[in-house]
Amino acid sequence: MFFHGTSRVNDKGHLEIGGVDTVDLAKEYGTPLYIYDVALIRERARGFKEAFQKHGVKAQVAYASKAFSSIAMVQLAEEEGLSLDVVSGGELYTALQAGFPPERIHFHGNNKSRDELMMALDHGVGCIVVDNFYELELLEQLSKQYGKKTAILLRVTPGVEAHTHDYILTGQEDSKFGFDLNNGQADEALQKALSSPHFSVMGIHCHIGSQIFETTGFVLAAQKIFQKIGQWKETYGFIPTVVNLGGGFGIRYTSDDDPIPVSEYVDQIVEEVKKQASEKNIPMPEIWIEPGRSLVGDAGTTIYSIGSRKDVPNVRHYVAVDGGMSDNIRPALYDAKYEAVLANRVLDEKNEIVAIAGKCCESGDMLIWDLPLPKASPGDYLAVFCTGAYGYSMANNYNRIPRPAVVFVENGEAQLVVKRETYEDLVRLDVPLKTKVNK
Ligand SMILES: Cc1ncc(COP(=O)(O)O)c(C=O)c1O
Ligand SMILES: N[C@@H](CCCC[NH3+])C(=O)O
Repeated sequence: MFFHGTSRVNDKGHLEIGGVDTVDLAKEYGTPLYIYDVALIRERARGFKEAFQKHGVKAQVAYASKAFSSIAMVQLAEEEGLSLDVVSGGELYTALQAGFPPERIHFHGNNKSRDELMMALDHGVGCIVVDNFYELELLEQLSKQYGKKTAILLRVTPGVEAHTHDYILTGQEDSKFGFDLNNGQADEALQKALSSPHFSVMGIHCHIGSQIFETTGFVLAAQKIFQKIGQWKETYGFIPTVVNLGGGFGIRYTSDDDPIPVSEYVDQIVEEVKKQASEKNIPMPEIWIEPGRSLVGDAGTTIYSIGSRKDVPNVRHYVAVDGGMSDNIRPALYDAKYEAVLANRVLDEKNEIVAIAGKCCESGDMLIWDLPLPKASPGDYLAVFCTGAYGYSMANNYNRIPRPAVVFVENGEAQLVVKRETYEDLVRLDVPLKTKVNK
């Protein structure tokens, strides 16, 4: 077992995060409850920024808000001087509501709607990462209509395969994202964008996957992109001011994961970009990255209440909690692995191996298959670690289970940053049958 950030065991044997007893939090705010270690998020953000500062290069670290978007989270990213990656009108709206400076927002997405693009233009979003020909045309029309010269990056698919789960690979050729770098699509897109008076092409973007533990993929992607940039300089006189290498930096979910320090990714990326820029004889571009998971993943812990139990003799002990795939779909979707402890009895002897089941009506609704735990019973709390990324943001109302609350903790203080959904919230958008109204 390992603890992240400020997590520790207090003298009651309870899990404490940010100087706050998680059992007290569970009692006050109910369960399931997401708790974020704010100091750890700050540390991660500073780690990325300092890694670039050390090299004295121009860089932007954009928080990929898809990992966890809420007003408070976006404000925290702002406080830490991060830029922001949004992929939908909803994420953009959240950022704007949080007062995030629009010029530091980058707008992504493989199927942005006309309305979403107009929203971005209305609010003066810093740059739009154009993903496909449809968008290129639509955005050109809109920019013309607005009388604007829109700053764009072109998202390319460099054909680099990162070592990760199949479903979260996005940099390979057979991908729904981006212009293919190798089959002429990226060349055509760049040529079109450069020939339009309504675009200012800042540079190129790629994202090769997620939960990546090696630097090789990033280096390779940079090499492939610069190979093209070399050609584009000759053909179109194009010199990018920005090269964005995306996110995807891996984190430690369980003791089996062994992530490399963030500075190693950054060192390799910076060195390769410097080398490539000098070889191609172009000025050093700004390097942008957009980490999500590695900023917030291990800062999040979910607390559940233990409920029912079912023993299948000689097979398995199922222990159920009051959440599941409705608040963490990653085990069901990616076979993702997590570790957990009893928050109220962290140091008790772990005398059985149990399977942690969720409460959804779905056999695949399992959070952990083989967790060593003290014999747990109702009244105990389970703390599942590393749920900060793609937990709340992928939460859903399957079985009409309300989404949990989210609490930030720091320096002994807790702040509720997302309220728990209520049953009223669940039916708020429902419209009764006409025949039942006013009866
Ligand atoms: C374009 C883009 N940028 C950034 C990210 C963030 O990835 P991660 O959370 O793995 O850092 C993603 C998600 O994989 C993405 O698709
Ligand atoms: N949602 C995924 C990662 C996809 C990232 C978005 N491109 C996860 O939970 O790991």
